[in-house]
Amino acid sequence: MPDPAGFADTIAAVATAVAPGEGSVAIVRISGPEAEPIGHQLFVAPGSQSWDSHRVLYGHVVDPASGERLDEALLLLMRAPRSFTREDVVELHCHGGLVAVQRVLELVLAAGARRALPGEFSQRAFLNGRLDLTRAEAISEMITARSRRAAQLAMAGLDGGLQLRIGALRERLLDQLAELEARVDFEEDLPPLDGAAVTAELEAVRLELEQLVAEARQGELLRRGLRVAIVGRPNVGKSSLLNLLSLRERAIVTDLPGTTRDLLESELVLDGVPLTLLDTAGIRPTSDRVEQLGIERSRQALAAADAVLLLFDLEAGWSLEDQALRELVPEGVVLLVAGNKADGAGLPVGLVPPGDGEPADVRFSALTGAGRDELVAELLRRCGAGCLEGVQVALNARQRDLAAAAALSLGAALEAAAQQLPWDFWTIDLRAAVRALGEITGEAVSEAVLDRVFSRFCIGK
Ligand SMILES: Nc1nc2c(c(=O)[nH]1)N(C=O)[C@@H](CNc1ccc(C(=O)N[C@@H](CCC(=O)O)C(=O)O)cc1)CN2
Ligand SMILES: Nc1nc2c(ncn2[C@@H]2O[C@H](COP(=O)(O)OP(=O)(O)OP(=O)(O)O)[C@@H](O)[C@H]2O)c(=O)[nH]1
Ligand SMILES: [K+]
Ligand SMILES: [Mg+2]
Repeated sequence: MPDPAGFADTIAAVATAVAPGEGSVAIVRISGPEAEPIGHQLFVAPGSQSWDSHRVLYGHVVDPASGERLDEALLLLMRAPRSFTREDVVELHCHGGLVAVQRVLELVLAAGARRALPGEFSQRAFLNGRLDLTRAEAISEMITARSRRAAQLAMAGLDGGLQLRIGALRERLLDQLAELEARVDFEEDLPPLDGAAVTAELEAVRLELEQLVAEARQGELLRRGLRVAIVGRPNVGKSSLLNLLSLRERAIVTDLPGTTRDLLESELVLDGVPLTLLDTAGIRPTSDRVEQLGIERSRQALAAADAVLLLFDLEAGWSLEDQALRELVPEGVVLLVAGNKADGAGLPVGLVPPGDGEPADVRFSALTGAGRDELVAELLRRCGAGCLEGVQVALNARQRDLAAAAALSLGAALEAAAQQLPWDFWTIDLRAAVRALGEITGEAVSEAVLDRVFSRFCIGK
């Protein structure tokens, strides 16, 4: 465990969610050598409450200049090293809201703290040895989780699941590296090395890394969510589908073509996967200026989405216009063609029979909800989010790139082995792989990389 990094300055920030009108309690967090003196300056605790570590004091935040009471609050003192940052920490638990708590923070800043940068508390926790890098990143992921599954994965990371997996792989590589390096230096003095055993071990580690890289995409889906655009001609039922999936009357539905004029977003979770669903203006030639602008946005949404749900009207059948829309969907964007109005309520004959050459991947009815589950399952399956239950740990994008780089280096080391090159040719690539894994856990990581990682955290974390 490293020595405490010994930061001289004291940092402060609002540690709770900053949204208007939300949250009944807000915490101003102060960490560093001045935390306790600042607490004494600004907090008046009546009676004989003593300032012990891990005790809560009751009192008021008072402006020392004017004597004005800013808030009734609780103060929590956690003396170093028994705190999240391993520094002295003082938390002021204030009444929630935005304005009052900002005044308290300003008082703390005036008393000698400086505003914490995004992620700076966690960065100090990391640099003081409280957390490894995978746990620190898991905290950030926990905060931004948009579904229960994403939160579960983050908790697995916080429990050290990723650190253990990556740490164990790194150890195995270090063992092989030690063997090889010893041979580079003292070949004559040592028993002959079993080259086949070394390559088998490297190959096993390489396969595990590739498995982790493959699973990372699914974790990424759970974390970031999918952007899905519902696209189609006017009146095919795009807004009706948005309402069906969001379980509320989010969008206006009428029988007038051209009802939706603007992009409409709805955040939802389907089978544990967070989605941003976009309702778009029906695409058709029009001379209406406002509708034209809306249609332009539909086209942009279609091009920028992870997946496109192309709706058409089963009662009207698949048309050349639908075909033209399908051709707008860029390569690489997941496409699901869904036929709506399968109920056939608008037809005298009832249920719509499949038309000739109709390309529907799924058929459903936004009116009755029939086929809804199949539509969702097929959409998620095509997005690669079909089988997320088995995923236990998930690398984020940074970690995935490093794991992929390590796997690649191991591939190169195995190549050197296959060509029966001398030991030192293997060790160059093996060392690169060890370094990449160390960058995941934070054992071998530059200050610039750390700054980049923690700057993506939210303020106060
Ligand atoms: N009010 C509050 N809630 C919070 C946090 C916080 O900082 N403040 N956390 C922050 O993100 C999380 C909890 N994480 C924490 C981790 C360690 C310590 C801590 O003081 N550890 C000491 C004492 C343990 C003990 O007494 O046994 C230690 O490990 O030495 C505190 C919070 C979530 N909830
Ligand atoms: N029979 C039947 N009618 C439906 C179904 N889904 C939508 N409709 C009707 O189709 C009409 C158009 O629905 P909308 O959801 O407004 O269609 P839209 O694609 O959003 O239309 P624009 O925004 O104008 O492009 C409305 O009268 C709906 O009630 C369905 O599954 N079955
Ligand atoms: K409509
Ligand atoms: Mg609409």
